[in-house]
Amino acid sequence: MIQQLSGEPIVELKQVTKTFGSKKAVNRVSFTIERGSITAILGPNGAGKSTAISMMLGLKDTSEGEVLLFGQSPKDLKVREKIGAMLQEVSVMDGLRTREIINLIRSYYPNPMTLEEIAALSGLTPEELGKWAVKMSGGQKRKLSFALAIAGNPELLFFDEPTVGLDTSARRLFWQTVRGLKAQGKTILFTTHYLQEADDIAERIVLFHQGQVAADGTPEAIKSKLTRRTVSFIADADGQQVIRLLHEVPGVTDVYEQDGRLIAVTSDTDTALAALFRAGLTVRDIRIDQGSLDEAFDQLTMSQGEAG
Ligand SMILES: Nc1ncnc2c1ncn2[C@@H]1O[C@H](COP(=O)(O)OP(=O)(O)OP(=O)(O)O)[C@@H](O)[C@H]1O
Repeated sequence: MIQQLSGEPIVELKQVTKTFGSKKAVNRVSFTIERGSITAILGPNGAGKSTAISMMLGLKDTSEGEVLLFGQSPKDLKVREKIGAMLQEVSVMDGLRTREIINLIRSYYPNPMTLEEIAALSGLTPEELGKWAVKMSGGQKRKLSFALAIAGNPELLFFDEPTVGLDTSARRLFWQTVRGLKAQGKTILFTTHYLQEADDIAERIVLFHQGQVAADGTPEAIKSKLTRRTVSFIADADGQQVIRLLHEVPGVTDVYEQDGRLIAVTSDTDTALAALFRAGLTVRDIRIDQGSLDEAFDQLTMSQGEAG
């Protein structure tokens, strides 16, 4: 689906820092999220994602710097009416049925979705709507949590690890719904540990590492910047000769043998292949691999050490 982004900044972080004791959980982070976009915030455990989201939601104050939503403080009532969030912790009110909780949250917003819309989008069945909320299963509570996030028909939605604990079909359904919300022009930010989800769903990935933004761009751009490209083949000629030659080629950083194939890690696969052909070496079954987002992620987070 092609949708023009308006370029209107919906979320702005300006040199935001959050300190816990001597620990900088978020360290001078700046970025802007535009209306109608869908952005994944990625990063290893402890990278600062949840802390950043809490500040965006106005649940935590910044130690330094500023967060603006719709150009205002996230604590502004007019702003709160435009946002919805599904956080990791799902806690439900005791003594209320699912439907009653949803209606309660709807009543806080000026233009809420109808209960029917919410039920359809969250997949809550009439039976589940009638259940005591505390008696819902883990998966049902996550559906309720999603229902509450969208209940106010918000313009901006935050999902923190939304698909944890969902089975494959529930996960697929969830992302289909999120795409539908985006098609309505809503702005969406989510965190995930499933890199494939970020790759499939997000137009932009903001990669956190040790409290800072380590990479920011489209999934494609991040992969092309970070992944190791490899060219691999079966060498009919003397393998050692091929290895020696490849080591001399500009851009090649490693050459090794695996399962009968020679593999060259290089920033420039074309030059590596050209060098082989120029030398008249016969190789066959050539494969070029771009590398996955998982690899990009590992490469980035390993090269800088683990988050403390
Ligand atoms: N209330 C707190 N008090 C002290 N330290 C905290 C607090 N909240 C977070 N931290 C620390 O800040 C760092 C960032 O934590 P945060 O929860 O934001 O990371 P995360 O990227 O969301 O991790 P995860 O993927 O595990 O959810 C961690 O080192 C964490 O221990």
